[in-house]
Amino acid sequence: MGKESISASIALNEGTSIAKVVLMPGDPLRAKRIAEKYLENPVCFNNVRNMLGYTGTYNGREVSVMGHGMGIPSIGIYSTELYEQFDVDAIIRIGSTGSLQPNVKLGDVVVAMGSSSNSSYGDIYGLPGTFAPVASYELLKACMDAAEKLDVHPHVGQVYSSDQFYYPKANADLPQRLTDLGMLAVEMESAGLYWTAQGCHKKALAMFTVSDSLLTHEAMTAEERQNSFDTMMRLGLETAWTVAGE
Ligand SMILES: O=P(O)(O)O[C@H]1O[C@H](CO)[C@@H](O)[C@H]1O
Ligand SMILES: O=c1cc[nH]c(=O)[nH]1
Repeated sequence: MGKESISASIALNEGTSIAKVVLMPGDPLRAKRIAEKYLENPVCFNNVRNMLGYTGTYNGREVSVMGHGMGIPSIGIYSTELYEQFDVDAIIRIGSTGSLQPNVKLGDVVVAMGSSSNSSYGDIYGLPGTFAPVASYELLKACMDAAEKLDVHPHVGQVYSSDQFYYPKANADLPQRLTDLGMLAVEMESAGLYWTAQGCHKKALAMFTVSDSLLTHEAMTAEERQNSFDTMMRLGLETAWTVAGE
C-alpha cells in the first residue's frame, strides 16, 4: 500500500499516483466508466470505500478521475485530502443537475460561476458574514475557451447547492424562490467544493449536465443521460488538459 490520507479515506494502491488535476463525478462507477472510456492507460489508485479513483493521460497530459460521493460533507473530505495531502492543484466536478429555469433544458450544460447554498459547511471558516463560493477564474476561462473550441454553449451563472434532494412540505416553495432569484439549476456539492478550494488556496470548477427539471418534472432516461454526459465530459477533459499543461 502507498500513501494513506489522515482519515484513511484515500489510500494509494502500490505504485500509483494522483495527477495535479482531478475530475470528480459523484458516482465512483461513473469515475470508472469515464477513466475507461476517455483516459489512456488508466490505473486505479484508490479502492477505499469503493470510492474509485484512476490516473491516466488525456491527449498526453496526466489527469485523474475519482468519485466524491453525495453531499457537501463527502466532497469536503475528498477535496480537502486531494488538495492538502496529495498536492492536487485543481478539481473539476462533473455532475448532474436539476433545472430551475425554463431555458435550461434537459441535456444542456451548466457551469457554476457561483454557488449559493443552504449548507452551514461554510461556517467552519468563521467569517461573520457570507463566504461566497465562487469558481476559480482560471478554470472558468479555460472552460469557456474549450467550449468555444468544441462548439458547446453552456449556461454560465449561479447554481444552488442544496443539502436536501427532497423538499418537505414545510419548504416546498424553495425551488420556486430559487427560480425567481435566477439560479440556473440545483445540485448538492459545488458550494462545498468552492469553499474548500478557496480555503486550501487551490482551484475548482463545477459543471453539470441537466438531468431533470424542477419546473416541468421531466427527467432523462438512463440512455439519454449517457449520451448527453459526453458533451460535458469533453468540456471537463479539455479544461483539465489546459490546466494540466500549465
Ligand atoms: O452530479 P452527481 O454526482 O450526479 O450528483 C447529484 O446527484 C446526487 C443526487 O441524486 C447529488 O449528489 C447531486 O449533486
Ligand atoms: O441534486 C440534484 C441533482 C440532479 N437533479 C436534481 O434535481 N437534484
